[in-house]
Amino acid sequence: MKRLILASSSPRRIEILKNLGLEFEVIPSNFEESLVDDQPQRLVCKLAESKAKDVISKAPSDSIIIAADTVVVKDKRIFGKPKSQNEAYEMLRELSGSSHKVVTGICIVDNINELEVADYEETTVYFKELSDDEIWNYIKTGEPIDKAGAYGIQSLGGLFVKKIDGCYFNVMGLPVYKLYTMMGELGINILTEVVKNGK
Ligand SMILES: Cc1cn([C@H]2C[C@H](O)[C@@H](COP(=O)(O)OP(=O)(O)OP(=O)(O)O)O2)c(=O)[nH]c1=O
Repeated sequence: MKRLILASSSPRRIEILKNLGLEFEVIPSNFEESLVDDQPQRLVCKLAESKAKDVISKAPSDSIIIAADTVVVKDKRIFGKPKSQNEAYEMLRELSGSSHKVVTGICIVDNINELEVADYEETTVYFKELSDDEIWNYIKTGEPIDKAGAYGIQSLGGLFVKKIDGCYFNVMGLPVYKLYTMMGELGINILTEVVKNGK
């Protein structure tokens, strides 16, 4: 396969891709994200596409570039990463005792063949009722600050999740089934690649 580039600084995305056994390089994008007023599904695809395009010029010419963007959607409101502890509190208060959607957009660019695919995945997450004490104690751990919706299902935030409907990896920021399907559309079979590399 051509060189695989992950256009992300997210430790979760790096971990998920590593766990698949794929060989890849990380080139984070410097694209400045902003949550413009848009439909969430379209927004995450656009943001993922902008991240991937930002990395094209920094990547070798024979690269496959993967980028993603994750948001939390509650009653038509879109939550990205909180900018302060107070904003994290507001987000978690909103998510308490109800369900919300986590939407991740993925964009994959095949540099050499000038091909691009973009798509999204959605997961519904059901939160327990949270007391103010729980929310502030959680914020004190520092976990919410770099995560969409101010929680991480893979760590302490998992304590608040009663159940999910959909892909778990999508909530963490990189839905692997979707990635497998989209890479397939570009003629790349992740499983075959990993076996070929002797993993
Ligand atoms: C909801 C949720 C989000 N997240 C994370 C995944 C993403 O890293 C982050 C959403 O922010 P993103 O803007 O999607 O990604 P990022 O800024 O962390 O990284 P990059 O743009 O370089 O790819 O929230 C979790 O880790 N667990 C969760 O349960």
